[in-house]
Amino acid sequence: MIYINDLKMKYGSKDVLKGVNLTIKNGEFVGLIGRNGSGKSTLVDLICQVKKAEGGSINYDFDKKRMYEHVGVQTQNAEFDTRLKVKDICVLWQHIYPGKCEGVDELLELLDLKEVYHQGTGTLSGGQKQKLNILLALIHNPDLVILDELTTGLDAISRAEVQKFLKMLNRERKKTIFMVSHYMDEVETLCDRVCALKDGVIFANGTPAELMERFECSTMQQFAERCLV
Ligand SMILES: Nc1ncnc2c1ncn2[C@@H]1O[C@H](COP(=O)(O)OP(=O)(O)OP(=O)(O)O)[C@@H](O)[C@H]1O
Repeated sequence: MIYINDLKMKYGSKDVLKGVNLTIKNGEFVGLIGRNGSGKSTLVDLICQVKKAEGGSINYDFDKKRMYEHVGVQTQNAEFDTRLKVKDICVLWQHIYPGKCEGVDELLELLDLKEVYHQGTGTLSGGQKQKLNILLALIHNPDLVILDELTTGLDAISRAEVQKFLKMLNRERKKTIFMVSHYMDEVETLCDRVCALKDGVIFANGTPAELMERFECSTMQQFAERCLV
């Protein structure tokens, strides 16, 4: 679905991505891990064409001019206009993607947002804002969902609920998911494949079981502690 070849990006003189190669196949659940500042969000921004790469290429299985019909993105710390209610934002999105948002009631239910539907976004808790971000990434029924640290800020129960929901989206509804995460337990249980970003390149790429075996670790947490430093 997405083919990234030798992607390079720098900010000023700082090389952040030095030649990233990565393929996301249709129907896969791919995790991206790496230390703070390793370039994960930069890679997401490049995939979503929010930023322009210095070199390399990204090819898509769909028309990239219609990117946002195919891709749903949840970004870190997205802010909402506090004059708007949750309902207003949902209605706005329904106007942007006419005929594609039939599942909004189900999403509100699944993400436990029904009770705040008539509340202003300024009154939402951090976790509720995060859930609204997730809802907006999914509202137009995209083929590919990109999630940048989606469970950060969620309580333990909400985290488990959202993880279960994502698993269902991938396994039953066949959505392709690309997820940035710092939670190794999450990556280990959810992802078909994990890509580890370090020093500007994907230095390891495989199923959690393959990575743990190759690097002689018993958990992905151990893998992160040993290999991401
Ligand atoms: N607009 C920018 N201008 C200058 N430097 C930037 C800019 N955006 C990011 N950086 C730098 O690029 C590096 C990678 O940032 P990025 O946000 O992609 O990392 P990350 O892996 O997503 O980090 P985290 O896990 O903390 O969210 C960091 O050193 C950051 O300071």
